[in-house]
Amino acid sequence: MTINCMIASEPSMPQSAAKKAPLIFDAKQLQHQTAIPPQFIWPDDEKPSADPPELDVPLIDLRGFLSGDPAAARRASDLVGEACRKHGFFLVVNHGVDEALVAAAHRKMDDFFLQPLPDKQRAARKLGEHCGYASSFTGRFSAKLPWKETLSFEYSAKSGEHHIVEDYFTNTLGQDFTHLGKVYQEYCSSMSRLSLGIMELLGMSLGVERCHFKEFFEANESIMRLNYYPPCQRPYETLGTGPHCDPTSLTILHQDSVGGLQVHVDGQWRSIAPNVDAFVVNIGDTFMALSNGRYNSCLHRAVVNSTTSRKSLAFFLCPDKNRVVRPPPQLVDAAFPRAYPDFDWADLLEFTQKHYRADMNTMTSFSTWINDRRVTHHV
Ligand SMILES: C=C1C[C@]23C[C@H]1CC[C@H]2[C@]1(C)CCC[C@@](C)(C(=O)O)[C@H]1[C@@H]3C(=O)O
Ligand SMILES: O=C(O)CCC(=O)C(=O)O
Ligand SMILES: [Fe+2]
Repeated sequence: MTINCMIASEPSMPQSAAKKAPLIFDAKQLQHQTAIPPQFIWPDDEKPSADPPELDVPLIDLRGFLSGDPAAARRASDLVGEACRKHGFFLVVNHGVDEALVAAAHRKMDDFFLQPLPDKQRAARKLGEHCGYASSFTGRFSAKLPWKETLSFEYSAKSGEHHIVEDYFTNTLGQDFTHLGKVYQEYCSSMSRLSLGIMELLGMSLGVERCHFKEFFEANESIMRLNYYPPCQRPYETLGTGPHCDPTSLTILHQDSVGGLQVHVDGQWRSIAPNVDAFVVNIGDTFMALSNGRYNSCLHRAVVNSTTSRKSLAFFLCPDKNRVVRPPPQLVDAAFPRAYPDFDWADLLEFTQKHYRADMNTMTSFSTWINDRRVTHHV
C-alpha cells in the first residue's frame, strides 16, 4: 500500500494552501499494520498510558427537571455547577432522548464509514471549512495526526432551516443517503432540545436569569460530528483525538461501549467509562467566556485500541454565528473582571479552522489574535 508522505515544514499547525500532495491514509489498510507513518506517532510526553484510573463523573438524573419539578431542577443545577467548577464534565441520564434514535445514529455511522475511501471522499472536507469528511486530517496537519475519520455537518435551529442536515446528506452523497440525513436531522434536533435544557441548569447554577443562556442559544447553528476510530496496532503511541478543550459552547457526546474518552483532572488523565444510557456533557471555551471564566472548559482526549473500532457522536452547541459572545453583567465584578474580549463565534470558528489547531490554550491565543486583528483593521 503506497503512501505519498508529505514532507511538511510546520509541526502540527494548520497547513497553508496544500501545495504538497497530502499523505493518503486508508484506515482499512493501516488498521492492520504495525508500520505506522511517523506523523501518527505522538511525542513521549503525550503518549497514552495503559489502564488510566477512572474518573468518578457526576451522574445527573434529568427526569424531575424535565417534568417541571422545581426542587429537582434546583438539585440538578447544583450538581451541574459543582461539576463545572471542578473539571467541567458530567453525565446526564433520563434525558428524554429516544434510545432507539441513539442506536440508529450509531448504526448509520457504519453505512458511511465502511464505504470504500473514494466514496467517502465525495464528502471531503475543504481546507479551512469545518463540514465534510476528514480522514485523519492528513491534508490539514503535518504531525501528531489523530487516528480517526470524521464526518461533520451543520445543524440549525433557526426557523426555515429545519431540514439542513437531511439536505446536506442528500445534496452531498445522493438520494441513497437521505435515510442517514433523516436520522441525523432528528438526532440533532433532540440534541438541541437537550442542550437548551442544560443551558437553563447552567444559568441557574451561575445565578443569572434561568432563561438567559437558553435564549442565547435558541437559534443555535451547531456542529454535529461523527467520530470513527479504526483499530490501531500501536495504541500506546497514537491518539484518536489529541488533547484539547472544545472551542464550542457545550458538547453532548455519546460514546459507544468501547470506551476511550479521557479527561485531564488534577494533573492526571482519567478515563470516562462508557455508559450507553448516558450522554457525556462538557462545557467548551465559548461557554467559559460566557461565564466570564467562572467555569472552565476542560482538557480531554480520546485513545484507540488494537482490536475494536470505536464510535462517538459529538454534538457541539454553537450560537448564531453573529451573536456577540459577552458574559451577562452579573458575572463581571472586582473578583471576576472581564476574562476575554467580546467576540462572535464565526471568528473563533475561523481561527480554529484556518489559523490554529484547537488545544488547551485556544482562548488565550484567540484573544491575542482577535485583538491584533482589531488593531490592524482599525488602523
Ligand atoms: C469547532 C470544532 C473544531 C474541532 C471540532 C469542533 C469542536 C472540537 C474541535 C477539535 C476536535 C479539537 C481537537 C483538534 C481538532 C482539529 C480535532 O482533532 O478534530 C478539533 C476539531 C476541528 O478543528 O476540526
Ligand atoms: O470521541 C471522543 O470520545 C471525544 C471526541 C472529542 O473530544 C471531540 O470530537 O471533540
Ligand atoms: Fe472534544
